[in-house]
Amino acid sequence: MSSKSTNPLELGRSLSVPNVQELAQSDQISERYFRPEVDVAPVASIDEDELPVIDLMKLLNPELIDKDELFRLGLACKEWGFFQLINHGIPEEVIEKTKDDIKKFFKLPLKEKEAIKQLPGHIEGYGQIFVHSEEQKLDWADVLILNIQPSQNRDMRFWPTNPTTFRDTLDTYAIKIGKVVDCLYGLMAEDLGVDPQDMLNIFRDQMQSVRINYYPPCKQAKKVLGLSPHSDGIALTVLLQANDVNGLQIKKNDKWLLVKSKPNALIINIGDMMEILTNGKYKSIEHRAIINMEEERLSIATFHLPSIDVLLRPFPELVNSDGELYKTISAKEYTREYFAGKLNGKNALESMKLRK
Ligand SMILES: O=C(O)CCC(=O)C(=O)O
Ligand SMILES: [Fe+2]
Repeated sequence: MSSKSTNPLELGRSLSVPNVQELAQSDQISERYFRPEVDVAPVASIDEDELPVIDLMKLLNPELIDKDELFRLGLACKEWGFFQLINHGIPEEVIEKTKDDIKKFFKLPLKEKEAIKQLPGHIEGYGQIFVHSEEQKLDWADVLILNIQPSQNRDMRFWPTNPTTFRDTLDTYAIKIGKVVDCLYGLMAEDLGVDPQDMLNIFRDQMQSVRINYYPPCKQAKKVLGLSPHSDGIALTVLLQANDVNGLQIKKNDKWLLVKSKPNALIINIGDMMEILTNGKYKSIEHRAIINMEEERLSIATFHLPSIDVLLRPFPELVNSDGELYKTISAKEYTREYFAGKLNGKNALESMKLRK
């Protein structure tokens, strides 16, 4: 049985909001979705070869090993906080099946999707999160949030049974993603010069959850946002765009850049907890999702964080004469704070900085 003290998703609350996929059928759009302050047009698209592309095979396969690739991985984590991972070893069938089952779930009639709706006061299930007031601006999206690891945190009431393969598909996908993430931790330790055992200890009882995002098209796409600017409040995220519609933008040098997702690549990003653990060496970057006028967009973000009792403190090798740059906080307290706010850039992380 899930226990309250170990389940990160039980640390959050959110008010319930209308179903956006339904709202998208009508011509009337409520003011609550309009973001007059936001210019959703990206300044530039990031070409595939601009956003760092890291080849996992060149980092793991002894016959292909390329030391420069490790340097590039480190640079991507330090300067971009985002990269695309290719040759990650997850079979194409697994990726395609995952995309397929997600699409099928969101195609179901509302009533069927609502069978796994979030319960009042909970964030696991189908609905939306980070909504704390009736006045707050809303994101143009519906989400499905599920705990994956540790498996005792799984609440099967919220796992779709239609399509019938959904549960197995998600389980297979998430386990494979978890393995890729474990490899990345090892490589990051090597890049950072951190004792690999310390990295392993932090993530030994790693927690994993998913947020599946469904962004309906919107006739006034330029006036709404699919996902408000935020950095991820965990250690590492793996994002898979589930259809061929781009919409992820990342903030670099104060400009919003559109990420063009490579087919079958995984988009990896550093989260707030990794920024804290690396004493600011690796950057958790603000990002957001924009909406398309004609086409829906789907993505699945898989979040990884240490067991919530772990204290987030920089690895000793990364603390220089300036000392630790962030307050020491448990993963549990950080998660609680993150969920207590609305999504607002890097606010949660900023509040952890010892020097501004
Ligand atoms: O849909 C996307 O591209 C972004 C998703 C995301 O940032 C998230 O779920 O945290
Ligand atoms: Fe995110």
